[in-house]
Amino acid sequence: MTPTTPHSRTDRAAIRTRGLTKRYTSHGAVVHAVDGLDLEVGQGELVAFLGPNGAGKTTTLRMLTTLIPPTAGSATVAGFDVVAEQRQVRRSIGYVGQGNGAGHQQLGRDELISQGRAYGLGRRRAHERADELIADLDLTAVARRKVSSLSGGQRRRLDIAMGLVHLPRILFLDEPSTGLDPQNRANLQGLVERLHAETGSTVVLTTHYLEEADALAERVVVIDRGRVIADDTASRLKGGLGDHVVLTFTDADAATQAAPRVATAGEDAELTQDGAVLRLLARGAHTEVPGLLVDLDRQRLAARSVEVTRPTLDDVFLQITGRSLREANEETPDGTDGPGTHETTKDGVAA
Ligand SMILES: Nc1ncnc2c1ncn2[C@@H]1O[C@H](COP(=O)(O)OP(=O)(O)OP(=O)(O)O)[C@@H](O)[C@H]1O
Repeated sequence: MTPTTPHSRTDRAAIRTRGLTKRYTSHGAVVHAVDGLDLEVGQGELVAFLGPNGAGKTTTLRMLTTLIPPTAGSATVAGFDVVAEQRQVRRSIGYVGQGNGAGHQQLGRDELISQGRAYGLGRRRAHERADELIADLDLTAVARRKVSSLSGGQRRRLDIAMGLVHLPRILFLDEPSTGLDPQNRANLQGLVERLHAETGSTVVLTTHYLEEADALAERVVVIDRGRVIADDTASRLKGGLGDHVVLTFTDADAATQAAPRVATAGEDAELTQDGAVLRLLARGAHTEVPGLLVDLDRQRLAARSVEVTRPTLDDVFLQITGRSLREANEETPDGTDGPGTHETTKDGVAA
């Protein structure tokens, strides 16, 4: 894959925000779309913003990509201020928004060339760059078809190629896999991983798919109601919660005898017994289950069945917010687009 513009991996942050805020007024009510976001993303990181509908992910991305101005706070991207140095920010980034309007009559390759030209590449270079991307992103089948005739998955791959035309150092992808079937979603995730691994670019993507954040990102920034509520690797976020282990024995007596040994598995164990069934909740218990089973076997207390359930990012979200991400996705966001909606200026007056 073609490397992006070389950049040194210094400790300078690719993205830095301080109190980044976006407020809207909608039907007379103030909506805190983004509410004082403090964030630092290092160069070369692959970060997912995970949060339910209306959490403020898109609004954050739109501020970072200079599409909308913050109401308050500040942000730099590639070292440039998103308000005072918009042009430099735009030159350093690629942005793939949610669903670029369909209906283009251009061929895929021509669309890439036009994009290159729009970013200031000369004719020859724009053609070369289009061909590099077509080869790199397996777009050969797409290159000679009209954009309007492409499938959702093909269109998203072309969108990503469009975001990469000018070799950006930082790539923003807003819900890249929304609306794709599982197969295309998996393909797209593979593409993003490959792109990141081979070019070393910083990639920031938003998603409300738990599995996607879990599988893809090195770091997950969980956003809810415009605020960062958790920020770590997926495994550390989940590791803070307990594993559930359910052991079923032949009878209640066997379960009672096994209980003292079972209670030693994992950290901060909570054990309950329900007849022949023991339920354990303990951090890191999954790694101790094999040894536990061997010991119980030695004591002639072999369990008849064992079920281990590891926490998901949804459990993390539930623990912090008291509601599950899936439920939160079904909530109506507290603001709407459309008539009656205004941006709120710095002093809180509707613009
Ligand atoms: N132009 C606008 N006017 C008024 N409110 C807005 C506007 N844009 C966004 N909002 C509100 O700001 C909040 C955050 O929206 P945003 O689109 O950033 O969320 P999101 O996390 O990207 O959600 P989704 O996953 O559904 O795209 C929501 O309550 C939304 O209704």
